[in-house]
Amino acid sequence: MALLKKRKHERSEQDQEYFQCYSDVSIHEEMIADTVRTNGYKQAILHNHCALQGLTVLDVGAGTGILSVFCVQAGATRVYAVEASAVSQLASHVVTLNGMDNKVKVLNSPVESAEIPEQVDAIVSEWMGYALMYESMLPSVIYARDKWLKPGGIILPSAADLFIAPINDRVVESRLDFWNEVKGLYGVDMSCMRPFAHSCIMNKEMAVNLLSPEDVLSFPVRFASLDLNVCTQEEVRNLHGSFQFSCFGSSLLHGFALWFTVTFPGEKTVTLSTSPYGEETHWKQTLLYLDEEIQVEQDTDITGDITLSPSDVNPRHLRALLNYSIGGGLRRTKHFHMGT
Ligand SMILES: C[S@@+](CC[C@H](N)C(=O)[O-])C[C@H]1O[C@@H](n2cnc3c(N)ncnc32)[C@H](O)[C@@H]1O
Repeated sequence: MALLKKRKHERSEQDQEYFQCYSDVSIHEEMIADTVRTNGYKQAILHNHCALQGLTVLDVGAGTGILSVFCVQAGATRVYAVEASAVSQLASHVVTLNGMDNKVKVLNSPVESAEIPEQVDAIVSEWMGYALMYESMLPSVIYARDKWLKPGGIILPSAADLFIAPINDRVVESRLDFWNEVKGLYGVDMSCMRPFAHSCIMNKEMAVNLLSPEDVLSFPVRFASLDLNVCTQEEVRNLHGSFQFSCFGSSLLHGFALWFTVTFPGEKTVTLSTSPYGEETHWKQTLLYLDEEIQVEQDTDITGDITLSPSDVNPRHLRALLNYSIGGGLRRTKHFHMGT
């Protein structure tokens, strides 16, 4: 019982810390300035305006209220904009400024305890974190869907897919090579720093960085898919999938990249992609580095599997378990974390 109480207390402190982050302008600035993200939602909501015409909508985690405003512009008659952090006050101002006070009701509350006056026809939410699952907001959307969405209602987005690919990270390579170049700059040999730099950069922390298509060493593999109409809390707590790659050519393999897409239903399907082949987003790509660089050649086979799950210490943080084998060699395992 005491342990349960301690866990609950820790959880509420972690939630407070999480919502505190969203009470600052920086994170909202980054999201609204991400035109791929914001236009993706705008297109999905407005281009399929017939779908939301005359409907009631619940915006889970409304932030500054921009998605709620899009929904009204698309013809929704009533939007409940639920936001747990203090930024909900600003959402109210945005709603007033856009003359939508009679249509949007902002509720400052976690969606889990929000008193919404009616069941809704549609849910919209931007819940995705790095590697899709960091921040662990999806369970709140599932909770809201199961409690407040009418049977057969619309959920935006309605699907999410996770991808993995082997990579050569040229930024890492040049950071490592730098230590060989110091002698040319100052006449001091500092090449012994390379293994140290290697262990600092390629550690167990998942990195978030931008890749370009040339960094990707084979066709990517989709290793997990979520149907947001029906997925369960349990399913999203443990996303698992296997992969098999055949390398394009000779290169140094530094590790693997993860990225995701989300898809919106409608007459015109809209997909918001965080792939290195697409336009840059604030999610960039999530990188899992191996302990050592490995030379691969054309058609080198890489097989393995990956599991993403919330951290035991703080469920808002993320863990990844990677098993892999290169060129039919020994199967290796590496644990990664983002946060604790
Ligand atoms: C990724 S931001 C999206 C904000 C806004 N919808 C937008 O698109 O700009 C997620 C927002 O959801 C809020 N949030 C997360 N979990 C929530 C919950 N359980 N109940 C209410 N708000 C939540 C956060 O405070 C944050 O403002």
